[in-house]
Amino acid sequence: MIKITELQKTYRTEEVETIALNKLSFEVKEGEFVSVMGPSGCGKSTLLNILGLLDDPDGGSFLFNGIEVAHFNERKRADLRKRNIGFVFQSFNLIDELTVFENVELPLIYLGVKGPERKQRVEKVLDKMQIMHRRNHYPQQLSGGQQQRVAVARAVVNNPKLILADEPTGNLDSSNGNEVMTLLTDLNEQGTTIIMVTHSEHDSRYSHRIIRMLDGQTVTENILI
Ligand SMILES: Nc1ncnc2c1ncn2[C@@H]1O[C@H](COP(=O)(O)OP(=O)(O)OP(=O)(O)O)[C@@H](O)[C@H]1O
Repeated sequence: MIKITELQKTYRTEEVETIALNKLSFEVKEGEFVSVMGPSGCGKSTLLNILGLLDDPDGGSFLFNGIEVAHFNERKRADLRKRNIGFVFQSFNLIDELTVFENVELPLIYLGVKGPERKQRVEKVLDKMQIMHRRNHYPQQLSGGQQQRVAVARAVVNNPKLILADEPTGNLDSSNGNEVMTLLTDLNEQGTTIIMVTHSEHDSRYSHRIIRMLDGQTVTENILI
């Protein structure tokens, strides 16, 4: 599903040049659940932004389902992104002014799905995430665990092939964290490919494989199953 080869990304400011990704190469097959780990500053967020088509690399190749997307323009990237990729962030990133229902509905509005079908799909996913009883609440009225369940609902409502998760349990206690990890595991078992950046060895054990990064490169790949 994903094949990156010698991916390069350098940030330049007036005084300094930081090589965030240094000829990074790896492959993720459809249906895998992969953790990406490494010390602060090793390039994990940069990598996730590129994999999520939110940013483009300076060099190298990025094949998404066999298509070279490294130099897609913003319009093509956005189109591919909204059809194929769901994001889950450490800080949930829900919109405070929208209800639970409206937050989850948003990706479907961007996709041009009509009202009645949107309602059906949002209700189905809220039900699955066991958050239906909070559909008219606003994010601030929910616990952290509930907010992350809404964020996972929003990430999966368009049936993405790939979920990118950036420290999804970083702001949760262990019980809510485990619940979110179980949700991700269920989604993976139903066929969704997951790439998760995490600092937690515990969370990484839910995945099949760990890609360890250092200074913008892969250092090791551990198979867990
Ligand atoms: N917009 C930017 N401008 C300049 N340098 C940047 C920018 N974004 C990231 N960097 C630098 O690139 C390197 C990689 O950063 P990145 O955020 O990808 O690391 P990370 O592994 O996600 O770190 P953390 O675990 O702390 O979130 C770091 O040295 C960082 O300071």
